[in-house]
Amino acid sequence: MKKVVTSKEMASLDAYTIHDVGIPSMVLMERAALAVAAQIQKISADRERILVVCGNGNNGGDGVAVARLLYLKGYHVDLFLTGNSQKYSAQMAQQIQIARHYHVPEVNNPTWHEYTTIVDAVFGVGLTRPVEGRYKEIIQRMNETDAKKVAVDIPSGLDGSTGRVLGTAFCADLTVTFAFMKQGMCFYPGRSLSGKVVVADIGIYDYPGNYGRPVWQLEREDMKQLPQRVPWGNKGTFGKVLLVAGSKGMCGAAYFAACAALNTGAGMVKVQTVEENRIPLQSLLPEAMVESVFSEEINQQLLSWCDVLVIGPGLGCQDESRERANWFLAHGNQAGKPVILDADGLNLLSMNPGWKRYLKGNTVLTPHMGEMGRLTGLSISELKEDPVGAASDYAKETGAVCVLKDAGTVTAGCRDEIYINMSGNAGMAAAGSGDVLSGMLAGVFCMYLNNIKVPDPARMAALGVFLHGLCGDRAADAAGTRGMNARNILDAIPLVLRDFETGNREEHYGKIQ
Ligand SMILES: NC(=O)C1=CN([C@@H]2O[C@H](COP(=O)(O)OP(=O)(O)OC[C@H]3O[C@@H](n4cnc5c(N)ncnc54)[C@H](O)[C@@H]3O)[C@@H](O)[C@H]2O)[C@@H](O)CC1
Ligand SMILES: Nc1ncnc2c1ncn2[C@@H]1O[C@H](COP(=O)(O)OP(=O)(O)O)[C@@H](O)[C@H]1O
Ligand SMILES: [K+]
Repeated sequence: MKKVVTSKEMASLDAYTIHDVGIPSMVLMERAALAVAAQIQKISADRERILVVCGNGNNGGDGVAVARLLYLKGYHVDLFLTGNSQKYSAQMAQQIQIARHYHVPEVNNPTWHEYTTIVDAVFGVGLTRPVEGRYKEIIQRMNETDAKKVAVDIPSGLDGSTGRVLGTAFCADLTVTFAFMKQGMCFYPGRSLSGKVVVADIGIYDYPGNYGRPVWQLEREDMKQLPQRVPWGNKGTFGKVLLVAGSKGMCGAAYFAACAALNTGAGMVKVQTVEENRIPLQSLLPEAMVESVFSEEINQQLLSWCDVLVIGPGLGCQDESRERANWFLAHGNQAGKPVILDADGLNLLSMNPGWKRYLKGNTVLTPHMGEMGRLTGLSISELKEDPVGAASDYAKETGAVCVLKDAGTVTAGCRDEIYINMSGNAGMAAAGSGDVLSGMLAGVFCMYLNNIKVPDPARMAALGVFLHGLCGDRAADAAGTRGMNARNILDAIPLVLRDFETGNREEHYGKIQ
């Protein structure tokens, strides 16, 4: 897992390291510059012409140090100091003195097309307002060149917390960021503007008592946390999922969620749906059982049978659907069973706010931005301004886990950690992908039924979201982002999960002679 910080948190970590730990600012800056120079050396041949464009603050100071290090290694480097010398930070002024000592060449009016690499050190995490005037023009000129583009810490003009562009922003091929991944580089457009991101250790670490809730980005390595399938298990052991899903004319969503739960490893799946869906569902997915009677007695049997519930895919919002969702949500949570509430289950929740009393720590809500807007009354642009805040506030308000789905899905429980998801791709913005996610989340909860150590529900949900994105990426490899659909994601689930079990099987089952 990689820790993700906002600009404000990064500034406080910098200050703590300098003032409380006692590492001088110039030492951190030298380490930062060494890390950037090393990455530039990796991508640059000897004959490269490098222009380092610097602002007034410490980001500019990093840039001046990068120029000096590369110049002393024999690269053809020019420095372009864009700011007003009266406004230089103390470190920036000191770096210029050092660079001038070594006669690092400076230009005032660069001939942009001559350079093969442009290094952006205009603004870092200290950007406080929209970029305008001369700075805006310079950043635009940098973007117009054909040179390779490297950003120091963060592309200039990018809001390090939201990922929004403030006025204009540098468009990097590579960003070397310091100490921690920046939140603004996880969300679009910041994520596209950052290019490839390298997180460099420069001697700034987290400290005990750091304010706020930690935000994490999961990585492939973290999938090793998923429990292995126990060798002594049977279909009952691996989890029974009940889906309250599908309505008249809406059978597909129930199919996607049910199939996703089975493909993720659930032992048995039953779908509580309307009679019209029985034949299509059983033809599409003979592995699943179908129940269309809605009575207190049958409902009780279904509830005591299952380990995990999914309520909502294709459910509709009519009276009959509301009754089904209401019964299973209220009784499911009373019975202490994990509930994944998705799609129309969420729309019904927004129409019946009194249902919030049924939500618990093991309820997972999976709204996309539109559904979240209906749940909270916030506009989509307000939600996009601060998705981490929105998911974490709603989780705190409801006591449930909130999975706020988007290109960078945010998962938050009512306490502890928050996760920003970076797997997946735009091919997943297609009908049915969300239904697949709800089934997969149920499948991931089932994986932990036989485990002694069960993580926080928010962690389990975040692992499911990350896995869903990896399956989306595998689907895009097979069918491309335009042609792929929810079925490609379903097909990818076993393949992706297999990658994480190969090598561990012998350990669990004993060596086959
Ligand atoms: N504190 C430290 O010692 C360290 C800082 N580091 C670097 O320093 C950066 C942060 O430095 P600073 O806090 O000095 O901030 P920046 O260098 O990111 O930018 C702040 C400067 O830009 C000006 N500014 C902000 N928004 C502007 C706008 N829209 N138009 C015009 N001017 C604007 C400010 O007035 C200030 O002069 C990091 O991103 C990183 O690159 C690293 O060297 C690691 C150590
Ligand atoms: N550009 C994208 N990058 C990564 N993931 C995406 C992108 N667009 C959509 N997704 C993911 O695809 C899923 C879409 O879910 P949802 O909007 O509920 O679709 P549906 O209701 O049609 O099933 C979510 O998990 C979302 O995070
Ligand atoms: K920068």
